Amino acid sequence: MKKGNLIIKNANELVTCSGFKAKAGVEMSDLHLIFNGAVVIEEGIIKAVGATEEILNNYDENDYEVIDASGKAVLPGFVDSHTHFVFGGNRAEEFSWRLRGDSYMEIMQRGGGIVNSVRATAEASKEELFKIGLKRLNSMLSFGVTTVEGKSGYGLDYDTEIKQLEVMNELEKVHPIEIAKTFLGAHAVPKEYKGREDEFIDFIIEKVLPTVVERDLAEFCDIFCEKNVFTVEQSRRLLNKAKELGMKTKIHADEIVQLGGAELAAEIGAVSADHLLQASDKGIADMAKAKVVATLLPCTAFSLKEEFARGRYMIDKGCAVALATDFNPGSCFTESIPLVIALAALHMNMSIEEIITALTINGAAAIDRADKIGSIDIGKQGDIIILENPSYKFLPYHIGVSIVEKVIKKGQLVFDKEK
Ligand SMILES: N=CN[C@@H](CCC(=O)O)C(=O)O
Ligand SMILES: [Zn+2]
Repeated sequence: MKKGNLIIKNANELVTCSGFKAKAGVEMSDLHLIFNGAVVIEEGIIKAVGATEEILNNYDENDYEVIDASGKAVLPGFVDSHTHFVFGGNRAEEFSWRLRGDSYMEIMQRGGGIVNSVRATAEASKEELFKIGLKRLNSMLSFGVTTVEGKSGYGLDYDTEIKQLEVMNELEKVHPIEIAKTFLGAHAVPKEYKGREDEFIDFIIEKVLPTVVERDLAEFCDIFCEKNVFTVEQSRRLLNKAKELGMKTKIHADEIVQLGGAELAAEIGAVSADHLLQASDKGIADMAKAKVVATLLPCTAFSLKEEFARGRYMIDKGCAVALATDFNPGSCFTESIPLVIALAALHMNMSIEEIITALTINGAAAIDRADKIGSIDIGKQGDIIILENPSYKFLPYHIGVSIVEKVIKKGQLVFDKEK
């Protein structure tokens, strides 16, 4: 029996999320369900999907490892398409200040925030970052995440930015979770560049970006486009340069202030625009037209005590919405998929079908991998989760608790709650 040869049979609900590209608007509601379904995986790739009886007529169970999913729902693995999971130190003290009433931007303005994590990340050795990264990936896996996006951005200098990306590249070699790497060198303005933001963008473009591209350390380039951080013009300049060098782009857009980040994402053809708490109606319309995935991060809004992004409105206006954790040391220190689901369901008026689409096929689209992962379709990777309950409807119902029982990556069982 070859590695990654597996049959999952008798799934009460096989939630395929079938599709090879982002789903926009009403398309997000169709999960393409098969009752009493089965999946055949060979050498890590999905070979057949259908009703159990039909599948077992065509495939001999003796040639495969077999998981009986009777009484369980089976879904594609979750794709957490926006995180900053490799960093040193913590900002627990700052969190306590926020509980006292200080705002995220106030803390940043007085020299705390992201630059605090920058210091701790520079001080951490590669081995330390690797060790903590591994622990975080294990936690994500237990929530059913089979692919994660991870950003640099706690370096803001050559050595530490490269170190963060190298750590992610090394983590991927030893951990089942696949990592989409994003270069976020323009995440904050380092102290020595305050008031000289254009020069900092020049530094990123001239000194760091070329190495990232030459060594193929990241697939995406991202920037924190925000009042008192980087302007729309600075963001346009960096991202267009990254595109010229063959990278794909993302933007931290319209998070705190309505700056025009959503419009910029549409203009430059970014793969995704993320946060969007303050995105304008025009920005949303532009994104729908340009097919930019709107990646919403409800745990961040929750943690910052801000209004949630207008997910319902975006879907109604024809956007493809993805949901992600935004796991990071400052604005949102959680890798909890159950919390994302709870907030999207109870505070963003998204249906559970839309939420599942946002965490699977649209999450995959947000990292430009909808052709390989994000659904249970023939030819895609065998990345699958099995819930401990018979229906996907238990996901928002069991509030804040993970009901993922088994995780399968490329046809291999990599997490089992029962063991
Ligand atoms: N908003 C900017 N960047 C991160 C927060 C990073 C931090 O506070 O460390 C985010 O996506 O939420
Ligand atoms: Zn972020």
